[in-house]
Amino acid sequence: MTGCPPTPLRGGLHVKDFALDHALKLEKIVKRYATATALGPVDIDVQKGELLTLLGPSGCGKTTTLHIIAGLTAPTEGRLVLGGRDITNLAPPYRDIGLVFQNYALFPHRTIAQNVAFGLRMRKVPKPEITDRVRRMLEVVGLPNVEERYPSQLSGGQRQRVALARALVIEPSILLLDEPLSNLDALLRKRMRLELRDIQQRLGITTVFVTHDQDEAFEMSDRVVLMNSGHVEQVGSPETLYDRPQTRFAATFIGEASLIPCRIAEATGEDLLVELEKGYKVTAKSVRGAPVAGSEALLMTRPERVSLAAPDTPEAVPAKISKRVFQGERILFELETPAGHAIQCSVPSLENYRAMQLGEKVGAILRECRVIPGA
Ligand SMILES: Nc1ncnc2c1ncn2[C@@H]1O[C@H](COP(=O)(O)OP(=O)(O)OP(=O)(O)O)[C@@H](O)[C@H]1O
Repeated sequence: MTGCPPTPLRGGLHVKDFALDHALKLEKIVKRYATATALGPVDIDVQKGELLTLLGPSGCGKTTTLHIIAGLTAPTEGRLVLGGRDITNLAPPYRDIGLVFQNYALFPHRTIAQNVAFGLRMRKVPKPEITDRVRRMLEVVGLPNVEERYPSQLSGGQRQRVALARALVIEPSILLLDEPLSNLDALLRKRMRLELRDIQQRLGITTVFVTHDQDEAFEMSDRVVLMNSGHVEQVGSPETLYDRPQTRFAATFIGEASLIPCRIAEATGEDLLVELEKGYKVTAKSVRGAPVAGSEALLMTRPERVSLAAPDTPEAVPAKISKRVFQGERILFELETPAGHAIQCSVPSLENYRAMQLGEKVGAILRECRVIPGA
């Protein structure tokens, strides 16, 4: 979670200058259209000062959720509570929310200063105060001295920072970011991720971020809400989602996972011994609770936790190399077990691995495996 800023913000602002830092609750929110239910019911708690990301495949309901928070879409059922206040039926301008879209949505014929000042003018803030707040906010986003330029005279990254300044200048209770980086090239996108996160943490502003990009979600978020077909599949820190996916969907959507059917041979709390095909045994941890010995489950491995050994290594599962993808820094092998299950294995791009050929017999050592019970 975020705390006090280590240093004052650029532009002379401090966290205390912001009336930010509000918690948001979505309670049993449902959105139904004539033909189908797009969302819900979903319950999501956004904690004070955190950056919470809605992540999931196309059509899972991320944008619908964000638009409901912003007041651009009315929920069919449920309640929205911001800072203890029910805002379900409040019109968007009264919600005290800053919104940044992927296409910047700047006014092309207005200067940067006029663009950033927009929300303050709507709120009838006195002119000298507007000038001062716009200048300070442009400094916060790292764009001093661009007040008199027009959007076309800025780069994509700079425009997105102006859009962020425009959303933040009204000192909203909550900031909503709808795929704000997706129009930027890959390099700039990576840089902007860090910048955005830095500004968010230093302001301590409660933020909901929408993306379908898992790397972006992991690098930026305190917590991630993984969505699937209009429902919340799992909520947790990036580490929790990666290490303890609760379902097959979560395991495969987050990172690379190989899933192998298995049977629980022994269970001592969450420490398990599982049996794969042909009697091969592997130690693993359960992602939740202690499954019953004898029950069916799924063993999950991550490519960086599989290492290659000689085929007759005692603790290794025998396999043969069925695919080899050279990735520069690393080589990704797909290994096929005798029963035909695929195991992904990622190794550093060293000479001994480069020499390995398709069809070659190897032993796969599976480390830090997880078991998804009943999946
Ligand atoms: N106006 C509408 N009428 C009917 N169905 C809609 C409408 N708007 C959205 N939907 C449906 O609601 C579901 C959720 O859509 P939503 O835009 O929230 O998904 P998303 O996760 O943001 O997807 P993407 O990443 O592609 O933007 C989809 O199945 C979509 O087709």
